[in-house]
Amino acid sequence: MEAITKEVMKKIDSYTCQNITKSIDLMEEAGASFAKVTLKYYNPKRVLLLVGSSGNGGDALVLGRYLLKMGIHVDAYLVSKNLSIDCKTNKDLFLGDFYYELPKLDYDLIIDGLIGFGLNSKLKDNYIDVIEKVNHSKLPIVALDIPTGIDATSGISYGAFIKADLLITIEYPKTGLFLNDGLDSYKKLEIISIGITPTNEFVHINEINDFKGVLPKRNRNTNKGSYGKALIIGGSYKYPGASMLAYSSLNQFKMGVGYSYLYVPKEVYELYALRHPEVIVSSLPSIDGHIKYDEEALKPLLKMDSIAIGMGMDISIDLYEVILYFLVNYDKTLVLDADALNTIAKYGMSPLKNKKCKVIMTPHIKEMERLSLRGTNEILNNPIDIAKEFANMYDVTIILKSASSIISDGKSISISNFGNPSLAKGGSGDTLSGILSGVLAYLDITPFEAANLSCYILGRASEFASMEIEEECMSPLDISKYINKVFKEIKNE
Ligand SMILES: NC(=O)C1=CN([C@@H]2O[C@H](COP(=O)(O)OP(=O)(O)OC[C@H]3O[C@@H](n4cnc5c(N)ncnc54)[C@H](OP(=O)(O)O)[C@@H]3O)[C@@H](O)[C@H]2O)[C@@H](O)CC1
Ligand SMILES: [K+]
Repeated sequence: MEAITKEVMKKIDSYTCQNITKSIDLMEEAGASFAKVTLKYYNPKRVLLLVGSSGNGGDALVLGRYLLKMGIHVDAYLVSKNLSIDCKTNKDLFLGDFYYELPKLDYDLIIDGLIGFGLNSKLKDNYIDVIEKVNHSKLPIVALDIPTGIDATSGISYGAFIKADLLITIEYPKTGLFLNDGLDSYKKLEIISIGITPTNEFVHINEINDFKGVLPKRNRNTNKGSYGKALIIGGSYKYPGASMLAYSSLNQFKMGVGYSYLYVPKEVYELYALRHPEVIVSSLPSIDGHIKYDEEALKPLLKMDSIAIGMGMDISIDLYEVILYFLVNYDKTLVLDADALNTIAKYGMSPLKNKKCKVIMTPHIKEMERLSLRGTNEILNNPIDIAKEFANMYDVTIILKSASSIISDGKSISISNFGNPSLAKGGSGDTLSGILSGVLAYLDITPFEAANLSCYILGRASEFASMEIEEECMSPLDISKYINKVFKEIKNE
């Protein structure tokens, strides 16, 4: 599915109004279509419109006019007396009753026409008050274009947001519906077309069908040498995380690779050695339980088909030198995760710009803060542009991890919102790195494709797991047991 940001929506909207159709006519078309879709889902007797002061409020008043024509009782609550011209025109045409205080909620349907893509800051208190009362009423809510309170681009909410049963959005889904609080702001989504000029400035929303057919057939006449060598370098005396890293290595196997390697500092080698006998565990030179840069030890690792580095390693100048060694000498794809990200954020990012290998970076928001030197709020408010700009500047593929992950190689951008809150636990990131390095070693696909596929595998596995295990009780290890179901899904036409 393709989504757009509010900036793109505003651009095509204003182009349409200036060159093709007057805004009042678009509003009429929008209101009529909103009414039609509303009646497809509901058969209301008494409807309350929540009417904002501008475009979204105008849409609600048009919709109300159509419902009145059908003999439905419709009242309008106006949050402001200061209306835009189009909204005022439709107020004058509306024949129902007006309220300037929220009336008693004895209705059977609420229409949210307070604010659409024009939300520009934290909600004013009177809006928050109305939203909370309406959400608590448990009445069905139909939101127009965007649930009020949700930023149409970032999905961030501003103090409160409408939790709609049905959201009817104009022309294209907006990216904010797939990010942050946007994810919890509606249950069902419908799209109406009102003749806004098309665009191709899309953010792709990943879907199951995108991944059909990505797995090659495994011929009978093959051996483990046919399927790639995937390597994880991780661990330190400070964060041994033995089980998690070992499971991550095991996840490489679950992607189909022939060999899974785990290299750890020598002091912690024994912690990992026989946790999973099928993983080849080796030690790297180290100081005080932390990796030590040693070119001779790294050279043999250049033959690996993928390398993921950073999990549980602690920040150090030696780790930085190890990363630089791979950036200059490795010729496949290197995954930088966790302390590899923190280390290059601390010691300098410029080597990323001049490298031999391809790089995938997997920061969560806090790590992104360190990498991009931007504040949490700035990232949350503008995650799509920031991820794309970053990927472009350093010529990397980025997975900006959050409730939904944003993936970009600097040119294309996609959102992966597979998964559920069971993933909001320590170890999910390590699991993703295991999957990523396995996918990269096994399949001949681009880092961007591997990033999208890996987010789908992890997220979807958690969805399958949640059919049998409660989200609260699920661990990353439980989730990885369901990876098999995702592979079955990929293979089923
Ligand atoms: N051609 C078109 O344009 C078409 C547009 N269409 C529809 O119009 C919608 C866009 O309309 P829009 O741009 O007029 O803005 P909209 O979403 O109604 O909100 C602006 C109002 O919200 C208010 N407000 C903002 N932030 C606030 C806050 N924090 N707290 C409180 N208030 C806040 C702000 O008030 P102010 O800040 O000025 O006091 C302003 O009055 C779009 O989503 C679609 O539904 C369709 O009819 C099709 C054609
Ligand atoms: K709305």
